Amino acid sequence: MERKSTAVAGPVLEVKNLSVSFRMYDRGLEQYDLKVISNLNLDVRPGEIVAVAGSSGSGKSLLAHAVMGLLPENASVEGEISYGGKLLEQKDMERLRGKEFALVPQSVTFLDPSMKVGPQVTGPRPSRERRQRQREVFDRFHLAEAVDRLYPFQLSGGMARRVLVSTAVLSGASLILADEPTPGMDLEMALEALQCFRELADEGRAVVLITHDIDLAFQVADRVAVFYAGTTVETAPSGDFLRGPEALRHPYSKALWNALPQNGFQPVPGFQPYAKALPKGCLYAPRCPWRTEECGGEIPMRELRGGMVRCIHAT
Ligand SMILES: Nc1ncnc2c1ncn2[C@@H]1O[C@H](COP(=O)(O)OP(=O)(O)OP(=O)(O)O)[C@@H](O)[C@H]1O
Ligand code: NI
Repeated sequence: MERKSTAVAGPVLEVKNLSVSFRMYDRGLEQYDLKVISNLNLDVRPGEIVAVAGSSGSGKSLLAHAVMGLLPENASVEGEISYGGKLLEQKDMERLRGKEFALVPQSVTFLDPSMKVGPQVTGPRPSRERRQRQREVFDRFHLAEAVDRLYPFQLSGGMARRVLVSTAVLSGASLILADEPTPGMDLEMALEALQCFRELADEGRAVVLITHDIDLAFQVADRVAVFYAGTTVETAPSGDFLRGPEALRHPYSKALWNALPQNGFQPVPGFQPYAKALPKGCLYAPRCPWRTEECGGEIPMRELRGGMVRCIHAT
């Protein structure tokens, strides 16, 4: 797939040391805070696609929701989220949402069930031009004219996802957060969707692409961020993922690579720790072949070979 990165300017989105906790209630109304994201870092520049990889529960969707200001009431957030160099507060996120920021949500239930697809995507009383643009984008995703008049419940899962991707493509937003945009799509449609994100980036927008289809993502993304148990363990140019484990930095990224079907499907032994029982220091230590006593201390993110890694042993 063709890629022409135009990433030069400073980051559009910069997430620094983000933590997200949920206030939870135990039996007997006892309260506690469950910290599900800690020390998460991510930045995206105009013209860039940054893919976010990591297993289920590693904090990918929560990151997207935090940036969009969509976290539930019982969530508390620490750290910094900046947009174009300006620190964002909840009210800024609400103002920018749907205008400057577009989310392709992971769940198709984000579609308004009471509104037909066409008006839902174009907005009320669209201009002729907007209607035309919508038709172009829908054609691209093989969504026939008749789809405009359907309600969301009449769509298949894959169609609903194509509608969600079309909405983001049409939004004109400069930051697009796509949370698992491709499941339920056949390979041709998935590639079309990724190509669309590539074009949006090439027009100068910034795209965060959260995905389990990491081998597809590597082909369109400029960089990959690897999440583990709610933290960023590595960010690397996607070329490093194409080259293989020697080019990667963190032991978890290497293990993730080895777990890909085309690389032999070798599973990583052990489990990602649950937020209620996180180890001290490096969150990957319990599964790590390189673990030493020092891994129990604080592990900062550091630069290494043109990427970033949160591991004291990585070389
Ligand atoms: N409202 C909530 N209250 C409590 N815990 C939550 C809440 N929402 C998410 N979590 C927890 O936060 C962690 C991260 O969730 P998140 O949805 O970001 O994972 P993910 O990486 O997107 O996973 P997946 O790949 O399955 O979509 C999970 O352990 C999840 O159980
Ligand atoms: Ni998710």
